[in-house]
Amino acid sequence: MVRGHNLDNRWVVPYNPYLLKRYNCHINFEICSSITAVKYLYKYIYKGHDRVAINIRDEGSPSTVDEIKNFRDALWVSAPEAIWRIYSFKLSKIYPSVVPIHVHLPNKQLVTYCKNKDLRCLLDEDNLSHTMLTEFFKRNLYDNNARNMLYREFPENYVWDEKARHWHERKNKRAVGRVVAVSASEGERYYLRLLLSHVRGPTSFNDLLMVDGNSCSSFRDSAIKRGLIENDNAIFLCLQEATLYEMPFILRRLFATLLAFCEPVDVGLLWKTFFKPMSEDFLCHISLSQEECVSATLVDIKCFLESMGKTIDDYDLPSISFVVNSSQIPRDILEEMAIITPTEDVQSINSLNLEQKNAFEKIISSVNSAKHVAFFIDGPGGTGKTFLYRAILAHIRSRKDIAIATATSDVAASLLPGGRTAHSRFKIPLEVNHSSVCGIRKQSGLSQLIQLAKLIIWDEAPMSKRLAIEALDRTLQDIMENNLPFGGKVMVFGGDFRQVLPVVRKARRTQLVDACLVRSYLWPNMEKIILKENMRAKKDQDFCSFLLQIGDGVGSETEKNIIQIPKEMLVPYIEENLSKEMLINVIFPKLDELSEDPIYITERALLSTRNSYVDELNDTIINKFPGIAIVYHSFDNAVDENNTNYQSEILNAMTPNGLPPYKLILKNNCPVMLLRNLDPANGLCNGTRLICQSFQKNVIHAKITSGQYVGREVLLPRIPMFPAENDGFPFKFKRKQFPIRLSFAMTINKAQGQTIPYVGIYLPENVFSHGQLYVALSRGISKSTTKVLIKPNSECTIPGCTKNVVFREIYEDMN
Ligand SMILES: Nc1ncnc2c1ncn2[C@@H]1O[C@H](COP(=O)(O)OP(=O)(O)OP(=O)(O)O)[C@@H](O)[C@H]1O
Repeated sequence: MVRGHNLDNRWVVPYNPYLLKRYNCHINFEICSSITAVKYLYKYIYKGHDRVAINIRDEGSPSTVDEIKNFRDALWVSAPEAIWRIYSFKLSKIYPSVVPIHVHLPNKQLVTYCKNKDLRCLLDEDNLSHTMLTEFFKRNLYDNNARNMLYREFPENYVWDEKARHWHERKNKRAVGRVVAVSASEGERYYLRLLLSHVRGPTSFNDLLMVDGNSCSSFRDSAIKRGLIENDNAIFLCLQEATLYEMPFILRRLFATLLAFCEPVDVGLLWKTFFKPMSEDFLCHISLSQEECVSATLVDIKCFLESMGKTIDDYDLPSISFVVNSSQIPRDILEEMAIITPTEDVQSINSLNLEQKNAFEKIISSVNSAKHVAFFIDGPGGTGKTFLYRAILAHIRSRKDIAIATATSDVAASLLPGGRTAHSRFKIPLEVNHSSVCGIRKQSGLSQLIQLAKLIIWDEAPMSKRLAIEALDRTLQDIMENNLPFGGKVMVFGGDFRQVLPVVRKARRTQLVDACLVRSYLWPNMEKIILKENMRAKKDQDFCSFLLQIGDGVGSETEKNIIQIPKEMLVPYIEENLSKEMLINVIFPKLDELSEDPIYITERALLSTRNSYVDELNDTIINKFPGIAIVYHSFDNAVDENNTNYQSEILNAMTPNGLPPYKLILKNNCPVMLLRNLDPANGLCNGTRLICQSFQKNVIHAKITSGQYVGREVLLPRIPMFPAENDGFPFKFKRKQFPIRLSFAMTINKAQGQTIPYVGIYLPENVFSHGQLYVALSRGISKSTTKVLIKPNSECTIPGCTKNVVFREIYEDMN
């Protein structure tokens, strides 16, 4: 109570007494975290000087003050200025001085002189032409130490003497350099600044113009040749480089990818130029006429475009004169009928273990008797769920019946022949609620396909929100025109609740659990089939029971979720870098000798909790990996900014979730992971693993090493990418880069569903979500080939102990 008023938190304005005293003004205190800080710090400071709205008027005249306008005019002065002051103050605490360094074009030095000075004398003053930049060049000619630095790093080690106009070595006081901003509209000066931000130790302007022994005509040209800015011709060059591989089929897919993702301006010209290399396989066919070759090439491109969600009619391409398929059967059904069943899947029916066999027979007998049952196959990681689905699919499809295969994630879907994500297959809306339905029209081909299907499989169902599965239930009832669960279809859901649960942003534990399938009205009516025998780690029963303990969270309640990892699996923590090196050496031994062996590379991976740890590990391993490093820089822009105030180095320094890095360093035979769904129906989806085979400036030649398209060769172009909508970017950020990142190491979530015979788990922090530790450990096949490095922390002080997060209430709901 203050003076008769009841006050609470709402009456308290956060403030910082130190800043108030120092600046003697009113400053509200706010925590400005994440990327929003960049906007505040770098945008507003360019807006201009302090301004105050003043209105002078006669005392006698009527008042015509536009208060709103005045307020708006002066509004921005206070907040951004205060922020800039705080920022400068903070910076000055960390770095005693921030040195602005200048950039000028050759012979365009800025000269300041007294207005009474005789210009002839001025011209004789040689010193005046010496600038920070020219003296930087000169120093690089004889100083080995200087030659390792970028221009902006120079002030950290050298001090600019304004009087003598030269750099001398810095003795004390730390400082950082800030190259003054140059707008892209300034042309050559902008490109010069860009070159200075990337080229170490240049000795002259001419030196910056030299690329691969040739002198470029402009700084822009040099920046293009060094891959620092995009060539206007990038798409053309990409296709031109791709023709070197002489693989028409792969070239057609690349052509479709470029149309679908890169929005080329003149599609007609591209078609004319590259028709021949794209159709070489058809042209060699003696029986095909020129016109038929054109049609065959276009049909192939059309199919690729359709699987990428586009239609060929949207592009300026010739029309297909020879109709290859004139049947009335909808495309969805034709595609499904065309799925090739691998022979090993048919044979695998005979090698099912007892549990799998029982499950197989139960499901097939339901299909045969058209008895509407929804099964749930509950099996810990490695019990052969995928193996079983493949056997079921093979059996039904070999009878020429339709079985639809889906999974929650792209990677799991790519493990099933003809597999698609459930969201894309059933057109489930991204935002689902209690009354959502899928976007399938009743007269559509997809609706007919569903009516014909004998069975629908949905793998990794525990990773999906229950509302999505409920939306499918409602839709199937509508399509089948009945009130039976899932419209009376035989459904096979499967998965493992010990593994990662649905992603619900910023959700609390109760909300997360509530989003799970076990809380759905559908769950009690599902027939549960339990698989127990771990086929992945069959040879190490001890490891299997250890995994189950981790998955079930056994004993974790009494010990605050802290568990002990068996000694034989541990890499001792001595010191961070040393221990990391040990972990890398255990998982990737003899990297020098075996780097060219694709089996060696694909059988191994390191897993960690966050992208930042994964990036560090990848950087270390690619340095050790033999071969010449190829560096691809991305082209970054702030797309919707009216005043493009973001300097390129700020944009380049960001790596939002799911985007490749600015500086992608690759070597021949190194493993990478795809970051976008380029062509899921043909094995190129988010999470697909590949091995780099060779590199051109605008195209990368790689081979798929995971999923059902193992061994297929692909050509990857640079494509524009954007961060996820909910990533909290204050502006629209676009990065054009090859959609891949190194995959010596990956996040635990990305590894779900994969078998990794030699797996190293790096835990610099405790795991933080349900099932994370279990997913990581259950990728392995035995204790001796699964290694864990744990950095001790305040919660886990005993060496080899770490936290396990398990929401046990889910298991209670399951029963
Ligand atoms: N009956 C079987 N005979 C031989 N190998 C099998 C059998 N069942 C499964 N496997 C093998 O065991 C490994 C794990 O199987 P699979 O990937 O199907 O398990 P999963 O339950 O889907 O695992 P996760 O939940 O981790 O995705 C695979 O290498 C698979 O080929």
